[in-house]
Amino acid sequence: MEALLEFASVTKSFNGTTVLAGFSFSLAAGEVVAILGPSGCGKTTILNMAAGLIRQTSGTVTVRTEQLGYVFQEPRLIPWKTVTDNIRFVLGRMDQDTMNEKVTTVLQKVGLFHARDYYPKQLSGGMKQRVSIARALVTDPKMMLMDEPFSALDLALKRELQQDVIRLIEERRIGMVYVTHDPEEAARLADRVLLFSKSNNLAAATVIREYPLPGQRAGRSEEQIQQIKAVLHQHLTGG
Ligand SMILES: Nc1ncnc2c1ncn2[C@@H]1O[C@H](COP(=O)(O)OP(=O)(O)OP(=O)(O)O)[C@@H](O)[C@H]1O
Repeated sequence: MEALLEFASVTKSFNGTTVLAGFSFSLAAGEVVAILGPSGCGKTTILNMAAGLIRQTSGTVTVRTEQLGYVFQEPRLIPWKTVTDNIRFVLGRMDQDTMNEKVTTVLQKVGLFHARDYYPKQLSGGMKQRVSIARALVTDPKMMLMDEPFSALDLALKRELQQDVIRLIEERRIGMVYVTHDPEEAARLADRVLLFSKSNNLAAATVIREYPLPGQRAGRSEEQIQQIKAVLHQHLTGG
């Protein structure tokens, strides 16, 4: 089957400084790939190129779906619109009944139906992230790009939302690229990890290694997760 997303020898420079050099990668339907790496190594840049928000300097980026959901690091909700209207906003023109049904369904899925008439300032950080995830899901994406969506949340809520997202993407066979700097999150969520690190030579671009994770995500035991986490952590810290 053709990949949903393909980067072939992609290089990206900003004002003459190369952030990524010769980056190749592909994502299949139903696959979760985590991009793990320290701050500033180019993770968000990859997502922005996949979403078509910025253009590569050279190489090709191929996206084989128009149904794309992007969950940004910050929820980016419109402050003067309610939860419902923030979600309706991304649906464009559509008959009212279908729209209402879609919004209701997605709010129920993320556990926020009760808060449908709240404004963003009435929501906790976790609730805002849920709205942001609902807003990405309501368009029935085939591919999700997520940029550290849980980094501001406490551990219990983080786990709960991670489970929700995994359940939703498995139900719909969504391909997901998931950016994180947390090895445990990568070990829990991903089928495959791309480890990004800054080269010792500061002028050079990010060094990327691929790390396929053992076993199916769903069948991974807590012990395996802890082992994977330890290995990823070691790689991240240069061990
Ligand atoms: N629009 C831009 N103009 C100039 N430099 C940029 C631009 N966007 C990103 N960069 C630079 O590219 C590098 C990678 O940035 P990017 O945001 O992709 O990193 P990141 O790995 O996502 O970091 P973080 O984990 O902190 O979000 C950084 O050095 C950053 O300063």
